[in-house]
Parts: sequence; structure tokens; C-alpha cells
Amino acid sequence: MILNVTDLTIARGGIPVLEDLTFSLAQGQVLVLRGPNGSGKTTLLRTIAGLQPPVSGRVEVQPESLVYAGHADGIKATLTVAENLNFWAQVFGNADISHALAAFELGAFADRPAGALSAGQKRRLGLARLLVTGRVVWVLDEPTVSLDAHAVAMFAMAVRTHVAGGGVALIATHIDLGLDEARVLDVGYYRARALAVDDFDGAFL
Ligand SMILES: Nc1ncnc2c1ncn2[C@@H]1O[C@H](COP(=O)(O)OP(=O)(O)OP(=O)(O)O)[C@@H](O)[C@H]1O
Repeated sequence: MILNVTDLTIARGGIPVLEDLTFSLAQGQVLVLRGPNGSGKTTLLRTIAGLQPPVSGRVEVQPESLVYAGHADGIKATLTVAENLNFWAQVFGNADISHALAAFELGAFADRPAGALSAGQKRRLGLARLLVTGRVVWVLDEPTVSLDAHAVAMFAMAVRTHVAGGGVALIATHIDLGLDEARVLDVGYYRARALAVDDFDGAFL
């Protein structure tokens, strides 16, 4: 297994949101996380990415194998599209950005400052970043925000190619990505119970 999550309980702002969550991802697998707004998907992804500690339970993954893409694009507005990708490629020790430009149809914008892209084009650039990291485990929070149907298809193809090469992807999304091979986990089943206060006085001590 590349990623193991065992008996995980997580909290946000000190309040438990999900409890006793267990799942694994093996090479070549995609897991889509579903659940209503506020159910804890972002909190789970942040915990798996090591950005916050769990309340209890375990996350087993090689930290240097993982790349996390949250709600922010992580784009530098004054750098061109190509400069942004080259920057990230260098950070991760890779040289070639051409496949990333091609996969998200960014070639025509390569020399344009990223700040002058549309919202969907910026999102495509943010996702193209994944391809220059060379990382095995993609942890993605709402990756398709702002994307049109064609760009969603580009993203789905990038995920398919990634897992076909032995990668794994964990994706929180509200939309249908068209990835029939993906497993789906509804985090709503793991919602943390409200804290029981059976000792009223004790609750104030
Ligand atoms: N900075 C914060 N401080 C305290 N509580 C927070 C904070 N951010 C989120 N929460 C709360 O934590 C809970 C889980 O939020 P989370 O962002 O993980 O949900 P989500 O499933 O990703 O939601 P969405 O589908 O809206 O993105 C929610 O009840 C939310 O109100």
C-alpha cells in the first residue's frame, strides 16, 4: 500500500469532524472523497498531507512522495506560465515542463504572465504543476473549481495517466470526474458524534 489511513479521528478548530476512518490506496488507485459542505473533506486532506495532526489514529505515507493541492492555486502572478512551471520543476528536481504545458493546453499562454490568465486557465496552470513534481501521491482538494467541461476532461486524463504510471490520487470533489475506475468514499458516514457531556459540572472544570 502507498497510503494507509487507520482509525483516524480528525478535528477542526478543536471540534472533532470525522472519526474512525480507515482506508488504503494501492498503486494505480484513485479515491474520490464525497460529502456535503463542512463534512470534513478538507480537514482530512490537510491531515493526510501532514499540515495538521490527527486527534487519534494513523496516516502512513512517505511524506516526500506526496503533493497537496488545496484551494489556493499557488501561482505567482508576475511570472509567466512557463516560468511558474519551471520554478516548480526546479523545486522538485525536474527539468521538462513540455508535457505539463501540453496536458493542460497551456502552450499558447506559455509566455503570458500568470496574473493575466482567466480563472479557469489559472486553475489549469495550478494543476499542471502536479505533473512537474514527479510525486506519486496526489492529494487534491476541489481541483476542478472554475474548470469548464473540456478542462475537467483534461484533468481526468491527467489523473488517468498518473495512475496508469503507478501513481495514486485522493480527490475531494463535488462533481463527476468521469473516472469510472475511481473508488468513492462518502465521509458523511464517518461524521464525529457530538461530544457527550454526561457530567454537567465536570464540563466546567
Ligand atoms: N479555520 C477553521 N476554524 C474552525 N473551524 C473550521 C475552520 N475551517 C473549517 N472549519 C469547520 O470544520 C468543519 C469541516 O470543514 P472542512 O473544510 O473540512 O469541510 P469540507 O467537507 O471540505 O467542506 P466543503 O465541501 O465546503 O469544502 C466545518 O464544520 C467547518 O465549518
